[in-house]
Amino acid sequence: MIEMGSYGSRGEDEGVDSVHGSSDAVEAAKSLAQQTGCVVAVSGAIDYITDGDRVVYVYNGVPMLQKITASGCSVTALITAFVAVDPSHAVEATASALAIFGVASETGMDMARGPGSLRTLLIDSLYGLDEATVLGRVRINHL
Ligand SMILES: Nc1ncnc2c1ncn2[C@@H]1O[C@H](COP(=O)(O)OP(=O)(O)OP(=O)(O)O)[C@@H](O)[C@H]1O
Ligand SMILES: Cc1ncsc1CCO
Repeated sequence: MIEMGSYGSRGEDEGVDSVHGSSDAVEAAKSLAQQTGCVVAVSGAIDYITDGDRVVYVYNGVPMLQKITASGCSVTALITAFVAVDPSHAVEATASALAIFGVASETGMDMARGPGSLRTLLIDSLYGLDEATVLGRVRINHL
């Protein structure tokens, strides 16, 4: 989601998910959040959300999301909608949106045959998601 190409010693234009595990970006994300006053989210196998002080971890999602172009943009739109409901709880809203997008990908993956069908099933899962499924599947921790 955020580009960290100059953060390491390898190539100049590779994103965080191709060069580093997203855990390597936590300190950079905290620093960016402190400097900007923004909530910063780093997406990957584990998503990290920070306001520069607290760090929340979201474990939901499936690796095949990486094969769907614009999955990052899609979850960013969902984050925006969640934050708009209550901007004073932007960390919780961002983590919730990432978790729910991840849950939808997990239930979609149950029937997917590849990235093409997962893309469709992910949208269907988001549309049909119910409270019991969300509460049963959400995996969020915080420090
Ligand atoms: N290995 C993984 N396992 C589980 N979920 C993942 C994995 N990689 C990414 N995700 C999830 O996929 C979604 C998109 O994250 P990703 O890091 O792929 O974004 P992106 O690289 O900005 O995507 P794009 O450029 O295609 O828009 C997030 O919800 C993230 O949690
Ligand atoms: C690569 C790409 N294609 C459509 S939007 C976008 C950027 C992040 O999703």
